Amino acid sequence: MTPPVLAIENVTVQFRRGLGAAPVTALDDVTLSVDAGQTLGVVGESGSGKTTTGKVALGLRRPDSGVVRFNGRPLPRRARARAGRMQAVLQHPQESLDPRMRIGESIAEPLGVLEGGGLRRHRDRVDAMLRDVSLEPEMATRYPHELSGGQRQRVSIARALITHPDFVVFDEAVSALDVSVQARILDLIVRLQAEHGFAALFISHDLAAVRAVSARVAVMHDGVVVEMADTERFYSTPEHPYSRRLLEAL
Ligand SMILES: Nc1ncnc2c1ncn2[C@@H]1O[C@H](COP(=O)(O)OP(=O)(O)OP(=O)(O)O)[C@@H](O)[C@H]1O
Repeated sequence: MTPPVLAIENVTVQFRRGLGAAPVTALDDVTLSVDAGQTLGVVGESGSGKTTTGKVALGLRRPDSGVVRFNGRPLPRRARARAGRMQAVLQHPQESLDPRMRIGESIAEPLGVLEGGGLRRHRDRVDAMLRDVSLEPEMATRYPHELSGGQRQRVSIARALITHPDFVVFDEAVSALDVSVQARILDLIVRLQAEHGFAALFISHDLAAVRAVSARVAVMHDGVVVEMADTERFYSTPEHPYSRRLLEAL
């Protein structure tokens, strides 16, 4: 049987807040997994542990206990070994787009890390990726500040997918956008996943956005996964009282 692309097994993460202060348990025995071509939505209120889950999955934060597996093997510790194989799309594209770099250079950069060379060498793939996210290749010469928020998020997605990663974390990736722009980016994520086949964690406090892209949903509360369900089942008959409260607020 093929192992999940990404599996978090019994992971606990604590943050220490200085001498004498009690540590905060951000993740408490969290277990979840996601298969190729599938999106797991991760929902929960602010502080429930969603972002920490994404960081652990990407190897950006080492668990205090538990294991993270990538394609069945323990996640490589060296960032170099993970480069290009797992990527993140964050809430504010400015976190991943250098304001001094032209769009084309930003999209080519992850390829350069893997294969060497810059935009000139990778131009064809950058142009194809720009078309894939419904932007004109002419955009390659522009700077981030010359684009709209929705266009910048398309560029972040292009940059994340240019190396054909197996796994992508979307952390509040549409939360800063207008609702109509959000809908187009969500459609884009669904289409690109069908084409590229990556596994994804879609982290959001926005339950409507999660519903649009996820096959399954994990509900987090105080660092614990309190419910894990197929999307349809979750939105029709949530089981945990906390899930019901979240959905009532929707
Ligand atoms: N670097 C850190 N140092 C100390 N505490 C942290 C750190 N990062 C997260 N925490 C704490 O861990 C808990 C989980 O935080 P996390 O950011 O994962 O939640 P979240 O669900 O993503 O929230 P939000 O939606 O507000 O980003 C919170 O109590 C938070 O204060």
